Amino acid sequence: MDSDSVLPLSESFQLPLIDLSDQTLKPGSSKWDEVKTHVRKALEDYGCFEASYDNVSTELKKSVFEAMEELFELPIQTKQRNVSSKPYHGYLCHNLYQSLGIDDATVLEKVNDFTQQLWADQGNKTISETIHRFSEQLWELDMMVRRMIMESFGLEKYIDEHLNSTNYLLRLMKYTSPPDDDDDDGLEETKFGLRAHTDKNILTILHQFQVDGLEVKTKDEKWIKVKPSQDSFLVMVGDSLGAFLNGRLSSPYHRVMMMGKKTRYSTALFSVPKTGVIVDSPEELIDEEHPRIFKPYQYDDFLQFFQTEAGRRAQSPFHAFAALSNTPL
Ligand SMILES: O=C(O)CCC(=O)C(=O)O
Ligand SMILES: [Fe+2]
Repeated sequence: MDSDSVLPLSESFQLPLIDLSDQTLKPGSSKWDEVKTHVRKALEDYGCFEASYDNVSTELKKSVFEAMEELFELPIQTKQRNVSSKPYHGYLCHNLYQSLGIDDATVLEKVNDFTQQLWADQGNKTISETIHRFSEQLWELDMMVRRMIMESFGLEKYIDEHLNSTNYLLRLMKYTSPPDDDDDDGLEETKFGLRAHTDKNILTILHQFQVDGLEVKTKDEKWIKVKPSQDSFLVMVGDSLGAFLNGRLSSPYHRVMMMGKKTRYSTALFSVPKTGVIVDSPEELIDEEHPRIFKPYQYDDFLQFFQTEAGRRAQSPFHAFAALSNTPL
């Protein structure tokens, strides 16, 4: 079945909600081990979960929202100056969707480079600091979850190497509401904001600013709506984490459906394998029962493949690129 054609399962379905705000949540504590089990189970079941995480203050989220309003107000020619050496890491725009990309968003100088792309010479100090602070706090959440995942698969000895193997891309997104359709039948039309895809990176931390639209596909092929919530973030497995774990976790398909009259803003922090890093499963995860599923690869080569005709056409670009067998997983 076409992955875009399934209807949402239920308005009321709730993904697992896991509290990661607790200040006493430290590696080695019994609370940590308990939460780690929930994280692993949720990721096995859905490839994602909602993290309740109030370490990012309401004020900071408000500042990020205001920064996004200001950034997207800039003329299109200005936004197009947001370019990156990596494909798909700069300004993107199609139909209802627009997005700005900030490479190395956890490094203040790099965020300054981003605002200087848009406001030549002087940049924008306030916006740079807001984006940097927000990225730093979500970086902590990313590392906490990845540490839990590594521990839960018995990969303690690789934790430092793994956490150091990525940098962070922050994406700011704006979706305009679908235009009114001509036949005034009173029914609001739902339009794609973003087509169904899996993320290609390691882990994604997503936040919807009040307006909903995000849907995630379950293993039994149902689309479920992810409700926006003030202090929660959606934590989602990317293809490269699935490959690193030799398929023990998989990246869920997700999409954005737009309806109604509201403009939608969202942010996503992506941990991305650094240039030169080979994504490869540790030997601990490969045995007779679990033969190697993916070839070792460099993330940048995958991005290049994704730009080709074959990459764009593949139903699952990641499997077309990295799977050792042609059988779809
Ligand atoms: O805007 C959203 O909620 C989803 C964005 C997304 O899936 C992506 O950027 O990969
Ligand atoms: Fe995505």
